[in-house]
Amino acid sequence: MEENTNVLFLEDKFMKTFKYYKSNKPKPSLDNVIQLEKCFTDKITDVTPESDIEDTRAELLGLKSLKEWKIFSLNRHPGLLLIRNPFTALGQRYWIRKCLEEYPRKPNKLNIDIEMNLQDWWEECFRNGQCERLLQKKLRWTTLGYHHNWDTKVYTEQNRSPFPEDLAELSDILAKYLGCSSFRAEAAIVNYYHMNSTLSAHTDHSEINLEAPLFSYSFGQSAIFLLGGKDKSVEPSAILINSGDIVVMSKEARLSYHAVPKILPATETPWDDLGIAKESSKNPSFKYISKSGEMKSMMRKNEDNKEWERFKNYIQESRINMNVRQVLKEKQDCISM
Ligand SMILES: O=C(O)CCC(=O)C(=O)O
Ligand SMILES: [Fe+2]
Repeated sequence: MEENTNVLFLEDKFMKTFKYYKSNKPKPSLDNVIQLEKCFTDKITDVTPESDIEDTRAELLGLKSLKEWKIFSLNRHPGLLLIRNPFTALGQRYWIRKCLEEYPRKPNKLNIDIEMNLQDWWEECFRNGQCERLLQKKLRWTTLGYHHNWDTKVYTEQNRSPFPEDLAELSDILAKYLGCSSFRAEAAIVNYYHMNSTLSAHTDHSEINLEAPLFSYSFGQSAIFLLGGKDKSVEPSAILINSGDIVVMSKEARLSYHAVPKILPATETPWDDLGIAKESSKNPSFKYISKSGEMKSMMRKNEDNKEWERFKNYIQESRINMNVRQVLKEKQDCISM
């Protein structure tokens, strides 16, 4: 009984911090926001493994050599890992374009489905030759693979589409690097944020497998990401997430409360900085991608600034987050009713 009363009166520290960072007037101070680019040695630890292991698939999926990756853990939050942008500029362009041009196509599900039935949202946005900004701004999420059911929070076989091969491959490279080689990408939410968008406090607990990590890839404008604990009485840490950064929620942090109270203009635009790309000589064997030849041309297509322009215009004032999960247990192959 006593315990219950205590719980009732626990302060919602998460909400307090959320409101602080969400505020426009006054603007929040960023002094306590953890930034990977700056020296926050009391709050983060460099846990980059000392290994020379390469993955020949990395380059074709838009990733830098694994030897160049930098990975950090948060001292207050065991299980939370931050990988500082491991993507090449061309890689950033590839994933941004995928999230706009391809992933919102049917049979994938979109938040706007309840309002209108669009086969191809991106194409529809440019149907009259010019950009339909209102329609463009309406897209807030797309779901892939096992579709997240926002009402029941239950995944079912009936509510499932093929998971994109390229995103499964990307997540497989990451999982292998982190030593969780049994990881399978089976569901994803792609979130689209505009400069005034927020995502409120929640935990992701609908997956049957809660031991598998969750991979969160961000592109475009920056965000303040809040990470708390098992309940909202834990004061969250605030982390600045920049384009290309990957957040891994594993172990204790897998079920922690988190939120995005603020989108901030990016101070750097790594998708712009194309160097002179040399033709890749690698011909890796893929685990999920069936048409490996197409992968090369899809990646290089975005070197053409004219091809890239529409996507560039979108990402200049938006943030995209691909939130990838494993749904099933390691030896499970479907959800039985
Ligand atoms: O946008 C983000 O960084 C987080 C998204 C998220 O938490 C989710 O999709 O569950
Ligand atoms: Fe989440």
